[in-house]
Amino acid sequence: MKVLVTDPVADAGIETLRDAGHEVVTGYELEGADLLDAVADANALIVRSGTEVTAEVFEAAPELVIVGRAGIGVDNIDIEAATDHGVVVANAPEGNVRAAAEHTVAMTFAAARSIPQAHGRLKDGEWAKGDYLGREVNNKTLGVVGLGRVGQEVAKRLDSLGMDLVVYDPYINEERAAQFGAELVDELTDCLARSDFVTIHTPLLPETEGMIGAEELEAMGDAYLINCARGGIVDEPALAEAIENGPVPGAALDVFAEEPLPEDSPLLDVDDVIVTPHLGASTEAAQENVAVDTAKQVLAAFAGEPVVNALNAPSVDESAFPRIEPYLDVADTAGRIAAQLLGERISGVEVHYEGDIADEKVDLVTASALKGVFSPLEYEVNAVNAPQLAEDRGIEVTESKTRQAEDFQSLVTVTVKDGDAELSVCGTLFAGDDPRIVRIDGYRVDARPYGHMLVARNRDEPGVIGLIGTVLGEAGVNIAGMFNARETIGGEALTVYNLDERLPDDAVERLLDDDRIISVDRIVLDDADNGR
Ligand SMILES: NC(=O)C1=CN([C@@H]2O[C@H](COP(=O)(O)OP(=O)(O)OC[C@H]3O[C@@H](n4cnc5c(N)ncnc54)[C@H](O)[C@@H]3O)[C@@H](O)[C@H]2O)C=CC1
Ligand SMILES: O=C(O)C(=O)COP(=O)(O)O
Repeated sequence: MKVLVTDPVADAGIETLRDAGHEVVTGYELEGADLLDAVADANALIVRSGTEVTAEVFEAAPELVIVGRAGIGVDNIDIEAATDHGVVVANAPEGNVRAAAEHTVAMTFAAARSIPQAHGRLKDGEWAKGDYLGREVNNKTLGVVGLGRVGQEVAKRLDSLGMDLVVYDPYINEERAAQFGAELVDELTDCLARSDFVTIHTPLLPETEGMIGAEELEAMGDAYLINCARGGIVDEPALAEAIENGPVPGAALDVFAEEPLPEDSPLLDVDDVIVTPHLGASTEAAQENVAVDTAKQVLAAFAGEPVVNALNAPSVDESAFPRIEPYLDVADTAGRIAAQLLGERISGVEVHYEGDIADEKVDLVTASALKGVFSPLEYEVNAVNAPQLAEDRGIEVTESKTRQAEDFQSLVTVTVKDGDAELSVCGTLFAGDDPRIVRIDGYRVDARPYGHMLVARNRDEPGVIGLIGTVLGEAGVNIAGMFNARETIGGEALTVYNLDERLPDDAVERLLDDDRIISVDRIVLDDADNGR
């Protein structure tokens, strides 16, 4: 597989991929048409914050399986477009948290004591001792906006340095805040007004973009602003104005609305603004952590295993994966057969789990069933984009479970529906790993799901199976296996054949010409050879 890396990541990550036998190509700072060219045959793309992974990139990358973000923020990746193209997006949410928190603490002190400004003047030969009267953090209040992973680590560190903590985060509860010795407040402006230092730790989302504007800066009053999260969260011109003309005394910023070089930012000219070029995650330990974590996720995606930090794929418990993995194919196959047999527009899909499998978290199995249902219709469908596809098309998806399974240890039933028409296919595993289709549209069968199948419905009369055998034989199509099921003697019967190849059209017509044959469906279970 080919892995394209477009932002600098630690060697340890690249070695992890090469050791697993993959080709790793680095193209740091690739953009525009060069990026589109480079990604054309890539199976994985690894980025940090420097690469904009747009819908165009996904369009240009038909082989792409995963985008790995060697870090936390994914605001530079169009996740919706990734999902549409069936590409997993995964980040590395743990490895640089401490680095980001430490940098935030460093920036807090740098702002409180004007360290960069004093440093600069001394280097220029000036002993400006009288110009700097700093602010201690001890006994002051820290306002934390966003108490997630990074916010929590910052809170712990500054709490231990004698600060009181006030938190604004609408997605956590008071108990959670209290675990960090913090008071949770309901209003952002309340949090800001009570603080001597405000530190931002939310992701950049539509909801947080411009969240700190003129009104909020006014509410902050005499508090320093520290932003090591994302540039777009703070209104930069408003911040410049609030520092130059009051009330805000200063700010320390690691991130900017425009990166890499925020040339147009008014903040670069303001003396009380301290800046670093997005260094929050730039420690050796953090870079090694996130590079290796990302490489491992790429390897998992290549192996079809759960990608633990996938942001747009059905979630799977890693330890339970071995138990559900064999059912992914069962569900996919049952979905394929059901969709091809119904042969109509599909307006609903129900996936029912019985027996042991009902104890598991089955999101991924249901996604595989949907993949199977859509496979005959859609070219590039997989478990990542299948649920989205169902939603986009208004197809109602339901999942149900019962602990008891009549005759099997576990059973997965996929039912496809359109209005009053519906058709169910049940699949199971024999001996834990041998997939079988055991019921089609209510008929008990025992069919091995692979390659080409033929499902014939016929009147249960003598000679019909002989007729089918003769027609197949004359068409030169070998029968690898066969299972016949009937409702009542002389009623309707259903026969499933495993064939070595696709039955030609004229043979299907010959069968249908006989009035004992009710229907003949050719089912393809092999993507590579389904007539497209
Ligand atoms: N400067 C740097 O190098 C680094 C920057 N970051 C940035 O820090 C951000 C946060 O990272 P984590 O703490 O790991 O993320 P996280 O997802 O663990 O925490 C984010 C927190 O923000 C809260 N939040 C969401 N919307 C909010 C809103 N409207 N108002 C207040 N709170 C809100 C969430 O409830 C959550 O608790 C990342 O998204 C990334 O942009 C992360 C690492 C390094
Ligand atoms: O992890 C994050 O969100 C960061 O902001 C770090 O960005 P970087 O990987 O240094 O470009």
